[in-house]
Amino acid sequence: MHADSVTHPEVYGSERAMDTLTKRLLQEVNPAAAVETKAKVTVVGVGQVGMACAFSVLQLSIADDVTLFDTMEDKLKGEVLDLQHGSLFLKTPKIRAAKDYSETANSKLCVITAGVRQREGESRLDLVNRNVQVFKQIIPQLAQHSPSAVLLVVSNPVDILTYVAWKLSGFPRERVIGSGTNLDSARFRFLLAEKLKISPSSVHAHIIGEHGDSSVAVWSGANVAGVHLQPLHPEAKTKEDSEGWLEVHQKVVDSAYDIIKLKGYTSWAIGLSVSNLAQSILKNLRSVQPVSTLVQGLHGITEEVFLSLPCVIGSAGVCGVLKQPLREVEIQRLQHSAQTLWNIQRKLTL
Ligand SMILES: NC(=O)c1ccc[n+]([C@@H]2O[C@H](COP(=O)([O-])OP(=O)(O)OC[C@H]3O[C@@H](n4cnc5c(N)ncnc54)[C@H](O)[C@@H]3O)[C@@H](O)[C@H]2O)c1
Ligand SMILES: C[C@H](O)C(=O)O
Repeated sequence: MHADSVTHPEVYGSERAMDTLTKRLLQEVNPAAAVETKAKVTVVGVGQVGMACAFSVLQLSIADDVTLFDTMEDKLKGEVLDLQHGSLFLKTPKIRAAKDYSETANSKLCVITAGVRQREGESRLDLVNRNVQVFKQIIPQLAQHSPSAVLLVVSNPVDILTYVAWKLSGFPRERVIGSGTNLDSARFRFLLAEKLKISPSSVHAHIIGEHGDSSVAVWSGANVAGVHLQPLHPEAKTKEDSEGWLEVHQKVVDSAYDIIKLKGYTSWAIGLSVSNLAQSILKNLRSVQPVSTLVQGLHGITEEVFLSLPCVIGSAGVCGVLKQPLREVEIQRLQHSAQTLWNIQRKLTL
């Protein structure tokens, strides 16, 4: 049976009147009382990444409303029904599909995962023109219906699209964030942790700059319990790196290409990374995480570009950017990242 012939009123946002059986079961106390939604999260795009984000947000029980939107109506309905059937095991009372953007209204957080993804051999930057067109359809609508929301951009190339979302929304810079190298840093910490045989949560290390090929590993700051790793392995600087520590960053850069070759897309780790950021925003945790933000004026960067630096994340979005001491070579690499993005960005017509 085609999905069009199946009616599922519960998939969409409208409330239904109380039926007779329910009236016989329950004496309503104050049916007219307004219920305020405090933490509404909209996810645009219900592909592999959007669904991993939605699922991770639901698992954290941080939202009271998760609304999904996609242009593929049947897929949207199917995904929402599937999630709703897990409601018994969740603590998010409202999981809905939005028929149009008006039903995303008053979101506290909008996560944008819509658009095309890399095919094998393509870089993230190759996606830019196609996904800018997609953003032109999405961002003005989200901004109109949720003018106070934080926009969290995930679609690639995430740094450039965060800039595009900032321009198209007219939002202040702090409320437009790219998931950026939060994921790359998680990969870095996992790979270091495997070598050190300790938990990733005990390894403190950041990847900054572009989420992609020109990302920068901040080896100068990598530490475990305040003990810096670099002085313990000075050979790495001279490239006599027989233990393969410097290769760890290259493995981070190759991660997405490797996974795309194996399964066609990446999803679970980005979903977890996004829900972690969503938690900091919705609960105003002010946790420090690397995300893509406007970096003009920082570390000698003069271009109007978004790149990842460690930021304080709270309900207002980016509440602060860490003044991270970097080595000269790290600053040069960051500036190279900025130049790479600017060369593409300056050709865009928005
Ligand atoms: N930032 C990161 O760390 C990271 C990680 C993984 C993937 N990504 C990116 O996320 C994006 C999505 O990847 P995916 O694997 O989910 O792709 P996918 O093809 O599985 O899903 C994309 C979804 O976007 C929807 N869509 C397209 N145009 C739309 C529009 N105008 N409005 C609403 N929905 C629309 C499609 O219908 C589809 O359901 C890609 O750009 C990918 O590169 C980013
Ligand atoms: C493809 C995506 O950007 C990732 O790094 O997983």
